[in-house]
Amino acid sequence: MTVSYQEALNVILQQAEIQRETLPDPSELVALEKAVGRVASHCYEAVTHTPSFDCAATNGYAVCSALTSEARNVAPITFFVYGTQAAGDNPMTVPGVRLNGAIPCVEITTGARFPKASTNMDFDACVPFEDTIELPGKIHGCKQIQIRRPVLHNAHRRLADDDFHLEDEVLRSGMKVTSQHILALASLGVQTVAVKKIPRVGVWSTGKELESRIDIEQRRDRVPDANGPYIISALEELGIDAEFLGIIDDEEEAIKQAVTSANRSRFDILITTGGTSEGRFDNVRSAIEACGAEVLFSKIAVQPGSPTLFATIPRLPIISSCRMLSPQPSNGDQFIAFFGLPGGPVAAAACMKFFVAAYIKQWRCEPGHESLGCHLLNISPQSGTSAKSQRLSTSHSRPQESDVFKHGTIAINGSTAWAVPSPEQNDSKIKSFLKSSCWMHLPAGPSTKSNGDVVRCYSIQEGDNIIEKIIFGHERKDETKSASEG
Ligand SMILES: Nc1nc2c(c(=O)[nH]1)N[C@H]1C(S)=C(S)[C@@H](COP(=O)(O)OP(=O)(O)OC[C@H]3O[C@@H](n4cnc5c(N)ncnc54)[C@H](O)[C@@H]3O)O[C@H]1N2
Ligand code: MOO
Repeated sequence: MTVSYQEALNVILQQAEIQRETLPDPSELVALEKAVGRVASHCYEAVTHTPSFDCAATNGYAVCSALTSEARNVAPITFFVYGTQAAGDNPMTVPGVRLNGAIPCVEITTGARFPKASTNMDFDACVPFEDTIELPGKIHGCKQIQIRRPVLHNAHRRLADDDFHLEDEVLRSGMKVTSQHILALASLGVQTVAVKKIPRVGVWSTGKELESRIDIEQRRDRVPDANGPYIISALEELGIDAEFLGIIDDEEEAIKQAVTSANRSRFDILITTGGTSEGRFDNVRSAIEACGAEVLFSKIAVQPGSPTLFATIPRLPIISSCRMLSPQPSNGDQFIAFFGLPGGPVAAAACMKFFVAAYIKQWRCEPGHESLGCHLLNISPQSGTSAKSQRLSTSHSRPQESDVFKHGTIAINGSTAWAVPSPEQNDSKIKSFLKSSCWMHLPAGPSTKSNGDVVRCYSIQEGDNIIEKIIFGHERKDETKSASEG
């Protein structure tokens, strides 16, 4: 049975929630540096004050400020440099004795702890090198400096406990972890962060005509696998480190074995491209049904991508001589989400965007795809228009009962954004797709969207600044190119 785009999307979004809710452990601990871009699963607050000790804020000399109150240009105060206190050193103890009337000070580096004095002198301030004058000659082998202005108490001193305080919020549950959070957490000594689990995704390309990394000139009878690398990289843009599980023949048994093995390896989402339509070797559906899959739909009223299949496959227990005990009992029947995308590369790309990426975003509790409403620039056949533009117009018409995804670009004219479909909308025409920066969604309805109708446009690439990417993505690249060439 054919489902509508909206029905298919509803099923997918609902299953994403069910799958997320039935995970045995929805969060995982990752190394601090790996947490960037992930969603925090817990709140983090400071349990200590920082910094934990006073230290110098500049490179200079640690002095006792009280002894500089009389310093003037005409009456400088002379210090001898007792030693050097570097960042990371334990605080040295300085005898409070004067030498030839000169007062002890300590050379100190930025971030170093202040030295201690054995008498009632207090090294409470730092004078930057620039504010001192080095005198020729040494006293008992020690360098001498002069200070000509009083130094304030705590001058150029970073005080302990002056940054984070107890219970300060550092990261809230549900927030996307940024490099700023990493800086703050690292400054508090945090080494791992609890983040929401991201699905583990496995991808195959199917078809015995396919080969990875072939020399196309040598093997013109083979088809280079374009979908595998595309799906993996599109998932990468979504922040998912997916695994390419290889090319499988169209044989039912081969597909069944691959899916069973991935099931035992704890994947959450499995994706195939190819083998989903009506051909003799389109065996994806029968193979996954042989694995116990429940097919929720296998045909959608969309173009391209109508033979898209979505199923849930019950998880198999892991076979091993050692059993891993789950920390929490699972709260429901666990399943793997299975997407069988069509083989035509542009159809697979559309389905990756509108179905797989939508599933993953829902799984991660993220809002749906960002979009921009643009006026469709549909070239309608008018008397006197060229045969070429009439062909263009025909290629933009679509069956009423299907939602249509077209790729194209956005042109800005004054304050109006126009969605311009690329000329060749064919699931195997990759050159035309290469020049596009967005997908446009034309909902099912009256036969052709008219010139000027508003359609939603979605960046082909995932990531931040989507609207900017839609509008400027390709133009920017071209500008860079011509600038570097010229
Ligand atoms: N009798 C029918 N035939 C077809 C129908 C239909 O409803 N009835 N639907 C058509 C539509 S629409 C589509 S879309 C395609 C999708 O077919 P499959 O998912 O079975 O895909 P394949 O036949 O395996 O491949 C289609 C095409 O794409 C090439 N391909 C496949 N995988 C890759 C890859 N990884 N990299 C590069 N190219 C790939 C493959 O060689 C074929 O040329 O079915 C129509 N037929
Ligand atoms: O639905 Mo097929 O994806 O048009 O080519």
